[in-house]
Amino acid sequence: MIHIHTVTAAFTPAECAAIVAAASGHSAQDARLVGQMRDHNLRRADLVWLDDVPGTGWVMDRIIDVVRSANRDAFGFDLTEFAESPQVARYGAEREGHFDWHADIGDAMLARKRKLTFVVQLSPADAYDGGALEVMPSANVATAKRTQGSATLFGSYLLHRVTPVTRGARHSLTVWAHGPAFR
Ligand SMILES: O=C(O)CCC(=O)C(=O)O
Ligand SMILES: [Fe+2]
Repeated sequence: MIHIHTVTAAFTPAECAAIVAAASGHSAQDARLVGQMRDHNLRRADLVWLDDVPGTGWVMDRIIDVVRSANRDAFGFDLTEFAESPQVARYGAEREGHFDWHADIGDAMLARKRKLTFVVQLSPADAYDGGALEVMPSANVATAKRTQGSATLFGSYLLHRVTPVTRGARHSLTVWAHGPAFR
């Protein structure tokens, strides 16, 4: 099975900038983790839930298109819904924004139904240092494509992390596709 799938131009650079601008006009929450706990050693990022931002419905339309064809091409998972709002995260160098190794499937009601994780690089690759999205499908770590507008998809059960940002800021867009339990 393909573990990690990349869509090179899921969004244009202009669309990425529009998403960041819309999210930035909204007061960010300190990142919540699966199960709502806050642990700044595990994750340090500012988070905006896109469902709270007016005028961003087109983002979800695009996500649905891209996830549908990527799932058909690469995963073949039984996906039934997007049960949680997409989130825009900002990882800033001023506090070494990061997200340590974790899997997205959790015990919470919605988190346990997560099957496919979809992450878009919203920032230009040269806007920050560090901030690499790494996924561990086996003993080898794969680094996600850094190009602005590219999307990385992987099974939500895989361990992944975002390394600390040491210069500038990295924005990402994350959404999960949900469905019945794996079998
Ligand atoms: O920002 C990223 O690249 C990954 C975000 C993530 O892993 C998550 O929200 O669960
Ligand atoms: Fe994650």
